[in-house]
Amino acid sequence: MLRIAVTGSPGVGKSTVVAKVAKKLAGQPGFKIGGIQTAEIREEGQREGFSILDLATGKTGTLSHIKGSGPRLGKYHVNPETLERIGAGALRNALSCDFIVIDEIGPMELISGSFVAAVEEVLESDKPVLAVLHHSSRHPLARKVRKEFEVLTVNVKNRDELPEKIYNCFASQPL
Ligand SMILES: Nc1ncnc2c1ncn2[C@@H]1O[C@H](COP(=O)(O)OP(=O)(O)OP(=O)(O)O)[C@@H](O)[C@H]1O
Repeated sequence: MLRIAVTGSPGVGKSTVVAKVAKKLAGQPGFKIGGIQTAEIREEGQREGFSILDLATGKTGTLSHIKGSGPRLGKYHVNPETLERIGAGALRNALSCDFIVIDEIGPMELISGSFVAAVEEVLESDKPVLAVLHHSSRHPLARKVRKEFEVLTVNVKNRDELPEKIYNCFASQPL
């Protein structure tokens, strides 16, 4: 089963690549996409945190924010309750979908044991997966993904052509 992870420098466009592939795959009638997508929360042009979206249900929540109370990672407070309810919940539901997106597997998400367990379940499934992999995470799960997935590095030169390339890889497989 095809598993692709995109990695690269912060802000280079990893989430955008994955979102473009997911959008194109979602355009196929009857094709169910599950998993999570993250997006920046911006206030007056400044990044204040990240939101998390369950791709199958449309449920969304605040994954992290500069004004939070959860465990701190850099300048953001991570919200473990949202990670568990929306993040891990979306991945468990995604096991009944045709295609699974995990944006992202990185230090913020791996704070939650239940999110880690949900990613492990996805890895053990027979579903095609497209993930964003944090460039330097040393977490055992990140190492596993680095070893088992085809890992593509996004840069400013290839970020416009990668979505089509990745889409074609998945489209040429029996999904
Ligand atoms: N192909 C592109 N052309 C122009 N701008 C882009 C492109 N891809 C992404 N961007 C812009 O770059 C910014 C970062 O994009 P994105 O969130 O996809 O990056 P990322 O690598 O996932 O970031 P992070 O490391 O913070 O998770 C966004 O403002 C986005 O609009």
